[in-house]
Amino acid sequence: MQKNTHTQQDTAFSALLNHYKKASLRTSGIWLLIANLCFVLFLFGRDQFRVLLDPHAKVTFASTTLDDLSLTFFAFFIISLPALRFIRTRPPAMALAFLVGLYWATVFHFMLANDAQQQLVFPLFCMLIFTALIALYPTTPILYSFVAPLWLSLFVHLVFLQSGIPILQVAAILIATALFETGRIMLNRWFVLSVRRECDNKLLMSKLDNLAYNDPLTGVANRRQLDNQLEELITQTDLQGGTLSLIMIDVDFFKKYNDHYGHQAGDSCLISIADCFKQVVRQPTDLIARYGGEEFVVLLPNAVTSDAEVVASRIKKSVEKAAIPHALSQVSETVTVSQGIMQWAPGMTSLELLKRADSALYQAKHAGRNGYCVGE
Ligand SMILES: Nc1nc2c(ncn2[C@@H]2O[C@H](COP(=O)(O)OP(=O)(O)OP(=O)(O)O)[C@@H](O)[C@H]2O)c(=O)[nH]1
Repeated sequence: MQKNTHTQQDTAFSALLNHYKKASLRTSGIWLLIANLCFVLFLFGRDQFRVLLDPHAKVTFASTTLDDLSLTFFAFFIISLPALRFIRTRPPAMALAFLVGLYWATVFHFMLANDAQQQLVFPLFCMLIFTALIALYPTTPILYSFVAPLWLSLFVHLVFLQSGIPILQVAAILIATALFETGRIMLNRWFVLSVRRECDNKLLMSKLDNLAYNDPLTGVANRRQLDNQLEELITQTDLQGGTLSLIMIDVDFFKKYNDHYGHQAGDSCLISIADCFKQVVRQPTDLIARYGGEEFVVLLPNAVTSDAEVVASRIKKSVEKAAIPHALSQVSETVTVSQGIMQWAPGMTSLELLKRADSALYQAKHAGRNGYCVGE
């Protein structure tokens, strides 16, 4: 039983975690793409910026291949921006992240081949991986799909395509990568923890709700829920028209049952009786509630007296079928119930409705029990 509860909790947690991962991807994914487009714009203006900072700088204009590539990337994203909302699963998001990463890897390749632009590569690399980290840390596979081509392109260039390994640059990249990875682990832990907390809170709230509105013994609604629902239904029926009926049910000779079989057996009997009610009413529109002690109420929205009589006779049959032995009952060898039916009429308060149903129940008791009476 406890294992079952744990599995349910785990399933709820996984579902919530997935929900938040998707939600974060929807918002921060767009932010990341816009950030990337800003970086592309920066690339276009890189030489102009250099002149702004140092008017005497010797400006070497960029290779047209790089600008063409950036323009293509820019155009591709502007055109495909409306299609982004259709990306709902992980594989296409990973493919898109990889594609953008590949673009930057190619940009790095061109920049590293150009002496005047080499110095831009490391700051650009850092800005790219850390903005990606901020946006994608809850979804590690997508984050890695973006970062892997950048990292590989730099690493291959520095380690294999240069005459000697530039130790300082490799060290800087390794430090940036270590910071990136430790930051990712930390942020991801906080994310998972906050989702876990929310899941626990939701569970606690539903448990409290259950305690506040349900009867712990039988699992049916308690008096508080009955009172709330009855008030609500009366207001609704009064405003919109329609019908509402109520059955009040009492177990016959229950004191004798308790005295004979013991209080615990009495509790089990109430549980079985409540199960009988659950089987015969239309749920979830109808409400079964424990009114107090061995008394129950069944609320039947959109039902007139004759409908309630059908339900009452189904209840009688269901309790008979349950065949709970009652040695001291004066009406049967098994446990029986008496029922009072009352249909709501305009102007009638909830208290009045309950009182009239109770009077009908009293009549049913006097008429010999194990039956129902309709109130007036
Ligand atoms: N086991 C158990 N007994 C309960 C519970 N709540 C109320 N009772 C008992 O239900 C009995 C109700 O007895 P009475 O009100 O005299 O009614 P009755 O014996 O059913 O007699 P009639 O209603 O006239 O048929 C009392 O003995 C209560 O102690 C409960 O939660 N568990």
